[in-house]
Amino acid sequence: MPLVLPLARRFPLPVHTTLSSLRAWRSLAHEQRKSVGFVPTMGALHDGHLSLVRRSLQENDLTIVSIFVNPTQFAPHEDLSTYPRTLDSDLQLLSSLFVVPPSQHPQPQPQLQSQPQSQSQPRTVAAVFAPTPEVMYPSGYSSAQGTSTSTGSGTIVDLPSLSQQLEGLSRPHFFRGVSTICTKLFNAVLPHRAYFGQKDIQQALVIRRMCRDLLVQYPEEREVHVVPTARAGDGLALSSRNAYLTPPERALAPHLYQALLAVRDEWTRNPTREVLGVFEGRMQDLGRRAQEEDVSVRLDYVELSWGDTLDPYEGPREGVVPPNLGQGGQGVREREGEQSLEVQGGAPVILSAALWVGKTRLIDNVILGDDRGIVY
Ligand SMILES: Nc1ncnc2c1ncn2[C@@H]1O[C@H](COP(=O)(O)OP(=O)(O)OP(=O)(O)O)[C@@H](O)[C@H]1O
Ligand SMILES: CC(C)(CO)[C@@H](O)C(=O)[O-]
Ligand code: BAL
Repeated sequence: MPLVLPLARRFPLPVHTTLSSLRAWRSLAHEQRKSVGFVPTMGALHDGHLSLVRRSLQENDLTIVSIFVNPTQFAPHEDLSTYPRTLDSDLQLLSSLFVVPPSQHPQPQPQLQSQPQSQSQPRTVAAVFAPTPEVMYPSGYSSAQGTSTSTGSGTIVDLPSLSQQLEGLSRPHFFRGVSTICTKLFNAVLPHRAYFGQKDIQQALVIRRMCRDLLVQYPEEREVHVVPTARAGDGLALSSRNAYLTPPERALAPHLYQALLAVRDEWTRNPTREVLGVFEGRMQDLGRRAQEEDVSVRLDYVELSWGDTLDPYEGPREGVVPPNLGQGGQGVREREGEQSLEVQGGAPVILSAALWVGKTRLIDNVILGDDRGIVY
């Protein structure tokens, strides 16, 4: 556990709003051979974001957080205009975060050394990047929301693989917007490491794949880290959009995670698609509870997917033991001299779901089997 201290910053948190000022900061970090960790966000920060920031503070000399509500990932019927924008309190939260790093941590590149004297000193966020849409989209953009200029349609990044399943089916525009903005943010920040949350697991996997496919160096695919989902005491995954929930909706919202856990439990006995029946049963119970409370709930999707391709899990792959048997070393098949994820029982399986509670769309997931190939 990182040590979090109630300290005061010696200097105000620098907020870069232009590319030139960000790049000057980045050049200095480069000259000083500091490792740079990056946490991209859309603001309205909560403890889930802060868990990503803490992880970056532990692992990097310098941590930079971006706050940008990216228009190209919103569909016309979605909440771009009402998305919570709380820059002042976000900056306050980030300013008050201090973490004492472990004395040893892995460096992304051999030539990057932490300053020995800074290793035991508390680290705090080094900078925030809070650009305008004009900075991020110099040629304008064309999105599901419309175009930003009369001619506007800047370059987009699109990954058909991994983007079309699950969230991509419900939000067809979404991953194009996310992979485009993350490419731009990575090009601007040039981070050694980037941190994403497991709550948005597909997003993190899309970004990893993008870094691989586009030969991105900052960060390399293996330096795109996934941090476990931070939850409220009752299990609800923290999310900026939880602020939209009314009290009776908020009271019902944890049922999503409880249903996922019930399936995960069943999976240890029966690793087949039949476990989805457990989820359906839980949703029927929730439907009855919601009716009593006069709350509308609607399941958008629930799916079991292979952790590498995100294709639906229909059953074990040819020649590979079922994923859950890879846990605890049971049923492990090894090829000679090789100990890959695959021989530990195949890629993990992800159980994910999206549920409408009133006007709020909640997403959540759990990983079935060995999650070490995903959450690291
Ligand atoms: N509960 C959480 N635990 C860990 N990471 C999280 C959590 N919630 C969000 N994140 C991560 O924080 C990063 C920024 O996410 P974002 O700013 O969209 O916040 P959000 O709470 O997911 O918002 P939204 O409600 O719009 O989905 C993403 O990598 C996201 O996965
Ligand atoms: C990664 C991201 C910051 C891109 O806008 C956003 O999708 C988010 O906050 O998860
Ligand atoms: N948390 C991912 C960003 C989005 O849902 O728009």
